[in-house]
Amino acid sequence: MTAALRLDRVAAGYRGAEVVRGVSAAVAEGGWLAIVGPNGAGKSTLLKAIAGLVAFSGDIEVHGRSVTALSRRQRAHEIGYAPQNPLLPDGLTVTDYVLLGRTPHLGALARESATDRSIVEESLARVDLGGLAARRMRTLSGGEQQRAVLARVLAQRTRLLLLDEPTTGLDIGHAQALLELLDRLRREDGTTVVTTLHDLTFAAQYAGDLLLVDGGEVVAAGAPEEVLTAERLRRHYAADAEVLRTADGRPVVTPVRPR
Ligand SMILES: Nc1ncnc2c1ncn2[C@@H]1O[C@H](COP(=O)(O)OP(=O)(O)OP(=O)(O)O)[C@@H](O)[C@H]1O
Repeated sequence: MTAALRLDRVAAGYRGAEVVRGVSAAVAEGGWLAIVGPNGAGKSTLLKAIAGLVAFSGDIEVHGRSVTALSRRQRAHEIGYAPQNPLLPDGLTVTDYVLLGRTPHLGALARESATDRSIVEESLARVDLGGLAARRMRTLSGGEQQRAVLARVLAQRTRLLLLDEPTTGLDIGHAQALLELLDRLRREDGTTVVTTLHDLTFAAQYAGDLLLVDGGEVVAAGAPEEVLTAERLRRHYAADAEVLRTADGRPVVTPVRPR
């Protein structure tokens, strides 16, 4: 089967400074890869390279096609990307903001159809924001904005989602609801999910595979229970933590105060 996403020796960076190098990975259609690692490891840069926002060398293939061969519009049909700190244009209502996700689907006259509007409504309902549709984006709380950003990406209706820290600023219930929603899209529609996630317990509960990045390089990859060890958390995060297990064997990472 063709992988939904394949990275082959990818290097990327900014103005000559390479911050990610030698990254190879593959995600099957309907899979979930969580890119984890300490601050500054290069996780966001890697997502931006896949999304076409940062120059890279090596190969990145989405559904069997090299991303460099895709036009902007084709890329927007294939890849939905939600940045960690999105720009929120002044004065835009939540509905108008989420409608931006439909832009790649609009015709030459760029007027949205009833279908576009109903997709936007459905996307807002999915992230529990139906009641705030008419509010201005800037007046939303941080967590509400985060959910609106996800609604915009959902409205784009792509088979591959790249989400940079999608649970930042969300309370535990909304974070769980969002991850459950992504998991449902994955299982029911075969959507492929790639997220960066700082919460390693959430990462371990939802992702099929983890890619642990440190200093711009992959230092471990595989099933969460293989990747997450107390030793690695110490080495790569300088963290004192224990890796416990839920009843079904999934890792739970809990910090413990150094004695
Ligand atoms: N626009 C930029 N120009 C120059 N350097 C950058 C730029 N963006 C990021 N960097 C640098 O690249 C490195 C990797 O940053 P990146 O944002 O990819 O890390 P990250 O793993 O996502 O970190 P975090 O967990 O803190 O979000 C860091 O050293 C950062 O300072």
